[in-house]
Amino acid sequence: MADIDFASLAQEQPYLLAAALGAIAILLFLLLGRKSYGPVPKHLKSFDKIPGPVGLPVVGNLLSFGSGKAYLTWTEWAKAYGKVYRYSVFGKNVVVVTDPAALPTLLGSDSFSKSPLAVAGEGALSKEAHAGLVPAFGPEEAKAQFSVALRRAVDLAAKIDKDGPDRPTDMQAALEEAVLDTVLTNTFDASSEKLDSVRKPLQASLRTNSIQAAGPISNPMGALFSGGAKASPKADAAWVELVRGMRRRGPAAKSDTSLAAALSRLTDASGAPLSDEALAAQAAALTAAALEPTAQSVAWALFSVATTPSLQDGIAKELSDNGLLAHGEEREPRLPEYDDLPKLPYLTAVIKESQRLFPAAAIGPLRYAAKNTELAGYFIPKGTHVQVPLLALHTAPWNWPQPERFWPERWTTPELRGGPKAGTEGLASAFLPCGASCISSHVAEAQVAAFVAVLASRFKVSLAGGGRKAALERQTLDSSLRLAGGMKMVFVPRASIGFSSRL
Ligand code: HEM
Repeated sequence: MADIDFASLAQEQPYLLAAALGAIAILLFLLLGRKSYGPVPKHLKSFDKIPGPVGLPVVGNLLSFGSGKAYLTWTEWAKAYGKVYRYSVFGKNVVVVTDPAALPTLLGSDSFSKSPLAVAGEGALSKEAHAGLVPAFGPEEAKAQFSVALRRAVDLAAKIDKDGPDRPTDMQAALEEAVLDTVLTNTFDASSEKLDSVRKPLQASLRTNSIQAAGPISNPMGALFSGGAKASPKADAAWVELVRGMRRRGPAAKSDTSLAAALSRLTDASGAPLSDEALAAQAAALTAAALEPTAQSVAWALFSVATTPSLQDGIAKELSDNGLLAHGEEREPRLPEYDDLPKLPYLTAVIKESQRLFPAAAIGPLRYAAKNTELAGYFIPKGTHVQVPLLALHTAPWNWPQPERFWPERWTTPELRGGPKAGTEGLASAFLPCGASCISSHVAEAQVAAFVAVLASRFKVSLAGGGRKAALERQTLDSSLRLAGGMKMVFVPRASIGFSSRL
């Protein structure tokens, strides 16, 4: 066989050489890239038997993901391939589960750990921090955190009121700022002045980093071209400054059950207190986990209300029946208390339906098989990612009657039989609002309700610049589900007179 002179080939026919090397790489991938997992236990179906879309060599199903529309692809595939299916991108296998019966194993067994892809840009909450912070999310603390959210909601309402109905507000951005303030106030007990000085760098780095972290799953094509997470010395310094501010106030009393106290008591795995920097990293991880899901849940609930008059009227009636609606000359309606929430079933149902059809954290739980294991009767090899995309879970016909219908009464009127289908044991609705491994499900529910109730009690809301259909064409998923270009809304005060900003 004649010798091949690669040097002169590269000079004379660079494209031919590149094509030949590419072909060899594909051949090697096909020959060697098929992993052997050893014998599959007899009671299990093999991994290859999991149905799913056929992919191309090397890139797998990459080309099926439109930019920012992965949530639609996951949902369509669930309808085509069923409760458990798989896809792959560049050899990374992802199993998608919308079978509620599989969730306890996936979310509760040691065989599945948190996927390295799911770790938010600000880093993950350590096991010790997760355990140490749980007591600060009990019912008493939920009440305290609800009233912080209420204060921020009133501030936001005052700002919207001041801007007037002629200046539409981008609620995605406005709520992210208001929720960041809520989380930071709860976490650090920080003053408004302190928040003013740190908000900007924190907001910028939280957003950039969460998009980067979510990219490989939510936008596989975009992730190919992104430059990776960027360090933000300004944000790092701001987190440390907040921690030092908190520490300057001295150690928390033993009886203090607040989130700030729980945070200040965190230790590492050996029981040693955390350095300022390590504590700052945990606070950043907590804030990253809380911020976008909460803010965008409120935004989508307002979107539903703004685009469906009957929902708005139903909520207004319920608020009015409970003395919570601004009208006529009344300057400030009574603010809801934590104990009012059970008296607002329709508002709660609208929020739930909105979270079902517009799940802010649409990527959903993402896990990783830490060893060869099993799920839903299939053998799952070590290294497989397993995902529960929430729109697919929430619109699967095996989980919900009339899944595509926005139907608040499915929650308020059991006789209609609109709730999760029998046999799903509540798991189909486990992520309304946020699932058992979200540290904050009570608090999250209460905070979202606080913002929606305060804004709906004071304003009639509508969408600015085009209708619902046009807006939904801009729907996109990066680190959360949102509208590209913003979610601008017009707020017309229900009462003719304004109201004071602070409680
Ligand atoms: C409506 C608002 C919220 C939604 C929709 C939401 C949603 C979620 C989801 C889907 C997960 C992943 C669950 C899993 O992997 O099993 C999660 C985890 C988590 N959430 Fe939430 N969440 C919300 C509010 C909050 C708030 C207010 C906080 C804290 C103040 C918070 C803290 C966390 C933490 C710490 C985790 C675990 C992250 C980790 O272990 O790294 N969330 N949330």
